Amino acid sequence: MEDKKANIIATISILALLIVIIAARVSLKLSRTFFLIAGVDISLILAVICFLIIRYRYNRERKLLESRYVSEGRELRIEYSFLRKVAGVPTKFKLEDLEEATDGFRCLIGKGGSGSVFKGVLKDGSQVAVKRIEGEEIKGEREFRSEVAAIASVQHKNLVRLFGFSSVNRQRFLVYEFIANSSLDIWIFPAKGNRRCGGGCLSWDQRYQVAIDVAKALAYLHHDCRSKILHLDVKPENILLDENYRAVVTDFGLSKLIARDESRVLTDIRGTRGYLAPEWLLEHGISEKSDVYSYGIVLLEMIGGRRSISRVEVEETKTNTLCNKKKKKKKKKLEYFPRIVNQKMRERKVMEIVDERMIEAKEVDDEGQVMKLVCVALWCIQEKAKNRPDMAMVIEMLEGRVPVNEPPDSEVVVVDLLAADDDDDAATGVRRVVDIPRLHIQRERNFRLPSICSSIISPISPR
Ligand SMILES: Nc1ncnc2c1ncn2[C@@H]1O[C@H](COP(=O)(O)OP(=O)(O)OP(=O)(O)O)[C@@H](O)[C@H]1O
Repeated sequence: MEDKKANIIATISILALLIVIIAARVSLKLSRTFFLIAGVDISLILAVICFLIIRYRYNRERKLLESRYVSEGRELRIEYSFLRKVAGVPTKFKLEDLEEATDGFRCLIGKGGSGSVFKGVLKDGSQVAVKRIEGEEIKGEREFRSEVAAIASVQHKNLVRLFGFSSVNRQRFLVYEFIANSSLDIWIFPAKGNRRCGGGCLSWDQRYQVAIDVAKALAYLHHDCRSKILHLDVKPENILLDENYRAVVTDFGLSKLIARDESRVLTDIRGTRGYLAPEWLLEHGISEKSDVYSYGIVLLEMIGGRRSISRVEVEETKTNTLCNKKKKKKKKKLEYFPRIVNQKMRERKVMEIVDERMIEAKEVDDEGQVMKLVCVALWCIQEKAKNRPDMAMVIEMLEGRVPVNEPPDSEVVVVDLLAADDDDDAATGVRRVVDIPRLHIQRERNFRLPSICSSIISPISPR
């Protein structure tokens, strides 16, 4: 359009100059003034023609370039969306897209230590869970990066898919596939005492299948990726259940990538209380076996339908020595479920530790299978990392290809990071512990640890 206007103006100005020359020729005859006007006019005409030629060439090249960029961009976009579909490469979303998808972050589906999760629908109709990273700037950024880095490179049916991310003006979002049945905690722990409810009671077979699914996801992260990926926050809240109650492991915010040939890595204490392996405090460095430990705790919680650490009310009878009167007093006590499981297993009474709801529904009839799961769990929480099986071995045991021996009695040590915490909420064991420097254990997010010694209890091995 602008080109056309310029051409019309140039043509009009050339015509005007020609009219001026002709008018000058008629009125001035062939005087010197005529030649002066004619000379100026002709040079102006030549200048306009040159300008038009240059402009024409410039426009032609620009159009060529533009069309090349457009087609290259289109090709790139096609390639990118193809890659996303085939290889799961995460897309960078615009904030407006996410606002539109979540209807202005209206439908909150969960809230964790690192942010809030909202339900949304993308333009192509796929349902998503959008996690808005909140909290401290540096920590949030680090969790965001480690999550994108870890999950971008993985593809497994039991690991959540990251569709994309967004990072605008210090606001960070992660966009996951939406998993229909929320997280495992609401399906294994009774609603009472559990802040979130709305699930139900998972059957024994479903729990056993979840155990295998999670083992497969972790085995893939530990053994089949280019670098080893340590999840470091395995817990029921990070295991989602799809529409068929199959498990999908999520939340890579605390994960760590380590080289294949590295057996251990030194890092700040991170994870969730109640699921932390002893080596976080006792040994030099952690490994994939730290995930195995947390997995073992989750197995026990699935079997028992209760948290590994819980606060129970006990009645204490005190005798007044002066008047010999007995007085009853209620007291809250921390109960460590793995210790109870170990004891019941030795007494061959494993059915006593199974979630009562499943027993009432007469869902568990195979005591041998319960015993197998209990033994695998106790192997996974062995004090020494080297005594724990790796996740590949756990799959073999659960799927019955390798016999499961009884775990040794004396080597189960429990690091109970809650022992020194008298906060009621702590008994749920779901608070996250992040970034406690190894040598300066101190108060952090209500996490109290007066000394390393007081935080370690060994309920099974001799104290
Ligand atoms: N992809 C998803 N699909 C459906 N629901 C999800 C999805 N991701 C998370 N949620 C829900 O949001 C909740 C919070 O998730 P999030 O990962 O932020 O926190 P968390 O694991 O509970 O805590 P933390 O971040 O402290 O480990 C989950 O427990 C789950 O119910």
